[in-house]
Amino acid sequence: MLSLVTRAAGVWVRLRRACSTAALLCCQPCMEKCPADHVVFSRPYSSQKKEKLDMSIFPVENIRNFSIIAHVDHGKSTLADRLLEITGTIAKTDRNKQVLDKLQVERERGITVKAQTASLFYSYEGMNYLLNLIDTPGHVDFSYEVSRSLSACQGVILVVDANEGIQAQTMANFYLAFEAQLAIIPVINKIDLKNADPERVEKQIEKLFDISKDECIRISAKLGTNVEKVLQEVIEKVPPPNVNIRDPLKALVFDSTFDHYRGVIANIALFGGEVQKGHKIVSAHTRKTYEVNEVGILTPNEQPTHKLYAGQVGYLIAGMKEVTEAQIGDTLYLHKQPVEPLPGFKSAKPMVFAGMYPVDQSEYNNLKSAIEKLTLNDSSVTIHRDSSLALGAGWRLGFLGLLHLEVFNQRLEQEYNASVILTAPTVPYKAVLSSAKLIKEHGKEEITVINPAEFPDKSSVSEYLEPTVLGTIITPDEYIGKIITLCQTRRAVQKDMMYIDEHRVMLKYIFPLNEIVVDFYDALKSLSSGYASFDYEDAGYQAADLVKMDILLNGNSVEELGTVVHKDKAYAVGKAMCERLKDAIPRQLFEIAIQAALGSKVIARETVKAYRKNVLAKCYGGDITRKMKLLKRQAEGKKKMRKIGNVEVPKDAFISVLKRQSEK
Ligand SMILES: Nc1nc2c(ncn2[C@@H]2O[C@H](COP(=O)(O)OP(=O)(O)OP(=O)(O)O)[C@@H](O)[C@H]2O)c(=O)[nH]1
Repeated sequence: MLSLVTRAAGVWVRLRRACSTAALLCCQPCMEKCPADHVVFSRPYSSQKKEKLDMSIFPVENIRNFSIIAHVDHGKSTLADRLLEITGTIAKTDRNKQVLDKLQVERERGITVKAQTASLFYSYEGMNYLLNLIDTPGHVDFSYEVSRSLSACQGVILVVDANEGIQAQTMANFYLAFEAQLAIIPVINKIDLKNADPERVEKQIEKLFDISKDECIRISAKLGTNVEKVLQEVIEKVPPPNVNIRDPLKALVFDSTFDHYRGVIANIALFGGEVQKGHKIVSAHTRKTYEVNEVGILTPNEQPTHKLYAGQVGYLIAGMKEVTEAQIGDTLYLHKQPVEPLPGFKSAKPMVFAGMYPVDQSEYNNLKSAIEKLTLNDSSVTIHRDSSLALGAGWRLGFLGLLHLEVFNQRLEQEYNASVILTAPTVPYKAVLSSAKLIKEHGKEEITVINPAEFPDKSSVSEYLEPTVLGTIITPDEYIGKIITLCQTRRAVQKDMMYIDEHRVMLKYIFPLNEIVVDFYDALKSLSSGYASFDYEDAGYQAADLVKMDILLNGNSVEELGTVVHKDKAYAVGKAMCERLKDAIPRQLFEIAIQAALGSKVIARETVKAYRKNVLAKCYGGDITRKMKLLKRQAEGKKKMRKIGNVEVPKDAFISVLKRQSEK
């Protein structure tokens, strides 16, 4: 007899069934031994929620680890939902639910910022397969998540929108997968759209990726059309992981999260051996030993299992209480069975730095712990301790882009209830020092400056250098003229231009990083009615004429807004910032002068006029409740203000001023 998992009265249960009738569904190694008591399934195995799952029924040959990669909004998360439904991992309920987008920020913004893992069970041609799916973000700011996820995979589903065709991040993601030598399954999504043109997209795929159009699968993730074919291609094309269960345990920590009650939950991919509750494991990074409390798979919620075996992907909880104990990229092995650690990951290269300070210094320790926990979940953020006269003790954090910074800030607020002051984002400039005194102080001639407050004066510098990127833009050809003009205003130098089909063009430019970091993408989208896409990669440093600009309120410098700019842009940026600030600062009892200055030279000025009357005086007639209400509202408003000299500035004014500074 074989036990078979099936559905009865809305719940999944195990049934007993004669071997002969179920043999086709049995996993291969069981076949010889039947009619022994082996589990087979044609239905969701993961639904045995009450019991720990036995993962030994999935030999390495029946495991496929793959990821879905695509340009933003091309339908990764929707396809992931359909795959979860087809395999019975989740119920077929609400379409467009985006099950793997778990974070509040992801649901609010409709974007994926965190890679997520889900184990799917699928029977195909009489064999039971374990398919580990890793959903990844599409936006360039989160590409570090993509490259990390790929290290646990042997193949990818490359999704391209049938209407939009290949976009800048499709290119970037394709090359990540290609360089990692992964199997690539090209999928053309959204064929249900009226304007879908799958033939055109197939031609693009042939031209740019050298993949035959016969290999492309046309699907509608929304309607579920052809999605099952994608799963079958995963089984056919993606090789099983090249690992051996008889080797000693070798587990790569490829992601980790912090749970307030259970401590660190490490996502692991097993490159050898097996692991179970009670095992003593060692972290190759810290050399600390832990006892494993729980192992399991993600379906996509945690589902405990008896063991995890080589080739499988899952989670492990082992009493790691400190966030610093679970380094992403670490290798875990069994006590007394040391192994050569896996290569781990290249550390992320931050593109944008910003200061982060508690609104109230008494909140310093709480904020510190919140930042540490969040960086465990997002290891691409770098942290340096920092302090300033005006803002007190804080940190200087490095991010992969401005969206990354905003999302991090939003997650701090939403997940940790933390309120912070953020300073102007800056890119990592370099200065070649000429002053012997400064060279001695720093111990080197060339220094990297990530804080405008520490930008060395021209008199002690022989040359400033700014970071550059190689940007790729893909656009319908009718927008080329406007885009070239935009790139020129951003001091960009054209490197290449080619047609990827009859109407679409790919442009390549070298940009100074600070010209694109804040709002280039928004500007590009708006002038191309949303049709152009953009991606970039690091392209080293170039010499630049840089100056430090201060923003003053009634003569007092606003530390949050101090920034380094190219000399030719100083006037325009200063003027725009003053104008924005004028809109963002409410009138007060006195006049406020807003100035942009280079050293002692003021280059732009705006004025916020004083109130003409006391507002409270308007509450005439002695209506005390109205008066109290107004006072209360004012007091609440003040909590969200920062005082610079005697001027009160709403906290959220800063980010909006910075974000839109160069739109003008
Ligand atoms: N018409 C149609 N719309 C689709 C299809 N697949 C996805 N969409 C829609 O396209 C939008 C983006 O889909 P997502 O699945 O969030 O895209 P994504 O690639 O995961 O986006 P990011 O997570 O932000 O990178 C959503 O509004 C989906 O409903 C499809 O097959 N047909």
